[in-house]
Amino acid sequence: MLHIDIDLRRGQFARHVRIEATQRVVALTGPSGAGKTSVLNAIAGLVRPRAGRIQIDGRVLFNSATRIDVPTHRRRIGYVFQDARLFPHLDVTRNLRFGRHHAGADTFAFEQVIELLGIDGLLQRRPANLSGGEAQRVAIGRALLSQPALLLFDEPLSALDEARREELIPWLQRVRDEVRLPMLYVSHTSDDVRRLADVVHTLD
Ligand SMILES: Nc1ncnc2c1ncn2[C@@H]1O[C@H](COP(=O)(O)OP(=O)(O)OP(=O)(O)O)[C@@H](O)[C@H]1O
Repeated sequence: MLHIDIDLRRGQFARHVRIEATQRVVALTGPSGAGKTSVLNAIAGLVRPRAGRIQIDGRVLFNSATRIDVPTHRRRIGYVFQDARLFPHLDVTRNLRFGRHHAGADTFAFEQVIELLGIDGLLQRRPANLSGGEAQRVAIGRALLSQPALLLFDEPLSALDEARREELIPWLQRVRDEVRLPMLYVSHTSDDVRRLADVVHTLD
């Protein structure tokens, strides 16, 4: 499902990353600075590897040998960050609709996504009036409404306190089980990884 074999370089940082996984939900762990975010950014097309190949679910996104480098907006990737990165001046409905792509039929419909994430009561609120966990659920909803073929999570729990983390994990499990998309989940901590991922890949 996930075939990554790339040479990454970011300033002084250089490393080779090889991840081969047939499982649908892959966790990526490793110490700070190991390159986890750089791998996600390479998959999303935000960082260009020096060389190599990225293939997900049979789709080649990058291959330096054949000069394939699919532009970010065509990669069909939903990206959820440590902080929700919602637009502060837009209410939840407009934040959700922002990422929506209009080409073709929607796999994930608006009503289905708000029901899945339990955010129907939040639609008129601005981000300043959401808890950290609620904001993350909206960010996941926005990612799904962009009609992705792959979900990337970069430490989505790390900005939350323990209680909010515990609240968000069941929603992440629900997304994992109901949308059935391939997922790559970066985390420092083993507890959420154990509860969410089918397989763990460690960058050390
Ligand atoms: N734009 C950049 N310019 C130069 N160096 C960079 C850039 N982005 C990242 N790096 C370096 O690349 C290395 C890997 O960073 P990256 O953020 O991918 O690691 P990480 O494993 O996600 O770390 P963390 O867990 O702390 O988020 C680090 O040494 C970092 O300083």
